[in-house]
Amino acid sequence: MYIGVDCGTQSTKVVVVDVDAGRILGEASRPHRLDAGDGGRREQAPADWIAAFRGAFREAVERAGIDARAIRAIGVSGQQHGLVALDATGEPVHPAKLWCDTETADHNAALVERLGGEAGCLDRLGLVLQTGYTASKLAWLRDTRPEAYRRIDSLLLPHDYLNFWLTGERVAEAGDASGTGYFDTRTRRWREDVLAEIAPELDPPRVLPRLIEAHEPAGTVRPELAADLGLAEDVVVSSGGGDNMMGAIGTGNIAPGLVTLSLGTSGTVCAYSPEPVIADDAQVANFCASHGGWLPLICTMNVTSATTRVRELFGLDLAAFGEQVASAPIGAEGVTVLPFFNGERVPTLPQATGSFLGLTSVNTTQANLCRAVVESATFGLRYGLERLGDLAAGASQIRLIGGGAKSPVWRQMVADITGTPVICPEVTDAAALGAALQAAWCERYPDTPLEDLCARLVHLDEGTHTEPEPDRITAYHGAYGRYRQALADHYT
Ligand SMILES: Nc1ncnc2c1ncn2[C@@H]1O[C@H](COP(=O)(O)OP(=O)(O)O)[C@@H](O)[C@H]1O
Ligand SMILES: O=C(CO)[C@@H](O)[C@H](O)COP(=O)(O)O
Repeated sequence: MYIGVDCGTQSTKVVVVDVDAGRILGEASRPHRLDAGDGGRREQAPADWIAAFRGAFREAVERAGIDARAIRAIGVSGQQHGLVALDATGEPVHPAKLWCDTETADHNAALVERLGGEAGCLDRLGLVLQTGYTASKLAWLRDTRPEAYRRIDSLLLPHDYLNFWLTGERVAEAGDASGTGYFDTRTRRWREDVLAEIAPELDPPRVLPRLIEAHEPAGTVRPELAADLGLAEDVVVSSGGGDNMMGAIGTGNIAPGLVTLSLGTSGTVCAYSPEPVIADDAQVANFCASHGGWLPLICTMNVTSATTRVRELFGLDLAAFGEQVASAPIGAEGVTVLPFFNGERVPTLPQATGSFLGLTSVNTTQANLCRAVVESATFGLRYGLERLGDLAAGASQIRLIGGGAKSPVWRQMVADITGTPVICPEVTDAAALGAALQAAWCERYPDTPLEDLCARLVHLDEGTHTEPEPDRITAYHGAYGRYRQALADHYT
């Protein structure tokens, strides 16, 4: 048995997987609190992730009906980019600033300039620093929280932190590390010189975690924690990785030819590449994958975070919201939304705000407003697919994951707006499944290739197969054109 854990923005999910039987035995999740403030602050307490892990782990094991002593390895996936700075005792010096925190936009702009602009970033890092990446959070901490900054002893990411809690080891792997902004994504090595420019008082070899390969273990579960969780001795913890990297594994997107699109709090589109990608477009993130190779990716910050905002404004539950969206026509009778409630990463507008446009006394209905926000979140991902260009162009199918993938209306919308067939894996929480697969790969390495494990466990849900419909593709052209025009009008 193997455990996969995904520490997302909204919750931690745990899956229990029987690799030999090719079955998911149990799943559970626990929500996280989010501290959101004016100015773009988005923070979480790492202790909450641990509490959520404990609760979801116990419930998933109970649901699976197994003895926890049968678990052989654990893999951890985590929301990317969050800064978990620890002191010498292993305690966070400050709450974790998350991937969706835009409070550090000015610090990011200053860092990009300092590194020589986009060209300088590409040269030193293999990608262009964006607000949301870890680097500017560290610069912000140095500037605004000097007392916390002075106590920093190590710099981890959310999944590194959970691995540290599980094993006592401070390690990192290339997939998640590539979103820090002090890592060269082409050579898969820390850029100590870049870290020294951001945080000159910190000693890079001391504060940076030891890099391990994706198939290598982070360690084994600490004996006292193993006893507490009911685990056997020496349970392996795999390297883990960023949630998008683990989502790629959990959708079988481990070789070229597929696109994974996630409708989570964030929206992401990514495609595997065996070579590092230097895109002309600064918005394409040349991240590493968490199983070797690369995972060029586009991330938008306003997907279910935006749809949830409008849904809650109208006091609708998910089912009623879905009915409202389905009841409005394509294009929401001319209502266009720029859903940048907390700024945006792609397009690069960290300090943008949201807008509802084209409202009249006729089209201002609940149904149109609900539909327009879902359409706009999906238009943002089409815009992202266009930025990926050739990297995604060959894909004959989109593997759709994340909470929003559970909605049939949204699946049809993704198929029609991208003009590509869509299918969901049976487990839409693909990052947790990917983490479990990576754990099995690590524990059985090199005897069982990752491809074999994906073939055994990544089952597609044929019931979700959605073909784009020509009439609807055409109908969306006008609405997408309005969205692009609104973008150009507001932000050029
Ligand atoms: N049927 C549905 N339709 C639309 N949104 C949904 C549906 N089911 C879940 N969601 C949304 O999915 C989001 C959670 O997605 P998830 O991928 O788990 O997020 P994260 O990994 O960012 O924590 C929530 O905002 C939830 O409201
Ligand atoms: O910042 C990114 C990718 O670069 C986000 O995709 C985060 O990794 C958070 O993911 P979710 O919580 O939405 O799954």
